[in-house]
Amino acid sequence: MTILIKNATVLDLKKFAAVENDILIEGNKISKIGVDIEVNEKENLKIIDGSNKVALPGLINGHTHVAMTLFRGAADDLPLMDWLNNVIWPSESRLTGEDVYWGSLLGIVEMIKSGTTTFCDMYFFMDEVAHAVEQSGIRAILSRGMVAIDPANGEKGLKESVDFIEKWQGKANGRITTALAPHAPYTCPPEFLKDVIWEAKRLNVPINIHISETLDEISIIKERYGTTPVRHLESLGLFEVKTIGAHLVYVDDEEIQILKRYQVGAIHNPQSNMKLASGIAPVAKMLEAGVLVGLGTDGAASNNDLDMIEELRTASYLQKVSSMNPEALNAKTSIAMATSLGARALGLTEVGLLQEGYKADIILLNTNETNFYPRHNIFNLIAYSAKGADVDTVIVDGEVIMEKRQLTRLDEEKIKFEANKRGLKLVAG
Ligand SMILES: CSC[C@H]1O[C@@H](n2cnc3c(O)ncnc32)[C@H](O)[C@@H]1O
Ligand SMILES: [Zn+2]
Repeated sequence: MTILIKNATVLDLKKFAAVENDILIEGNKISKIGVDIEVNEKENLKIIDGSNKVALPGLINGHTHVAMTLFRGAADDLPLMDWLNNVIWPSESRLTGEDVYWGSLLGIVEMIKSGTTTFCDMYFFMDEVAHAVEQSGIRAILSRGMVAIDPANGEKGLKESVDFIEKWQGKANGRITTALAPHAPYTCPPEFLKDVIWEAKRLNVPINIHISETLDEISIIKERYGTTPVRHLESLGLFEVKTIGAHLVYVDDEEIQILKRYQVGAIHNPQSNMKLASGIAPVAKMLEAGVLVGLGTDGAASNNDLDMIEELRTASYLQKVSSMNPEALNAKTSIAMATSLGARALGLTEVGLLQEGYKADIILLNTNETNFYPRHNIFNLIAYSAKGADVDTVIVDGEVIMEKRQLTRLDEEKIKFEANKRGLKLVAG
């Protein structure tokens, strides 16, 4: 299929410019961006009217647990450790693969409808998540989460993770890639983490892990190992493998240099950090130091939605208010964190920019709503005025998966029905 988007306002996130242009998509790639593109092929050509639309790279949700949509609204107003130990983990112990499949689809629908084209996930029953990704047309890095407080659990998790990677790496025309996901330094002892590092090197996959999320975690790691989470993981050699670190709320200047040196992808989750009262990550400092900082929603039970447009706005506001500096984390930077910089944080090439030769992961926002007038500055409008519901069209890997807000592959009503039924049952116990 060839797709021609005519006369859209196209965001160039390398030059931070917006130019009225056409975009030609051939196969799964952007083949040309320019004015008045002529296409000889008339068969199999889809033309999309881009007038009153802004085209930007699909948004990248760098950290989530997508099936946790099932627990949305079930456990609110709690700190992390209480939330995990007393509500979430007991409910998750009742999960079945089918629950995870429907919960994942619910989250994927929500992400597509708010402009996300790639997400990075850590959860259980990952075969079911992979099936949901395959069917929906979205792109994802998938990892089976491993908790190794009980060593037998860790061993089982690692074996299942390796099987999962061998089965799914590169599947769905390359839309699915995989990672190893030890949950966190406080749930995975050093010997276990060493095994994970060894496997990650052998399989050539990244490690996806929560790091330095709360003050409780800092105390636990200090008490057990006499150091901080980042230093602890560095000493184990974890960062020798491409690492995607979620949260990184509590990091000092020296740790920021460690993250920079190893090109750790630091995924900032501002809404989850605010809601669980975990703290405020030093994002402006990390960016200034050259750390690859992406953005994530975390799961829908601690956010409580999967809307990356909201997330990028929150990231910006949080840095401004915490530093009492309105210039902190400006519009262009927050958009980059949700796209081009987010891709680099995850180690993804060929996505995150609208550029010839890149994968055709593109979203069109409808700019004909009142919140986009007057058109002073499109970057400011996207960062501070846009809503998830402004996303009109979503293209992933050269395929339109939402057009005029209608999903092309998924039955939204059926998904809402199934996920509601299963979510209520799981939490009731
Ligand atoms: C082992 S699969 C992932 C595991 O992580 C839990 N989780 C969800 N949100 C967070 C968070 O912010 N910090 C730590 N752990 C989190 C989720 O419930 C799964 O059990
Ligand atoms: Zn998380």
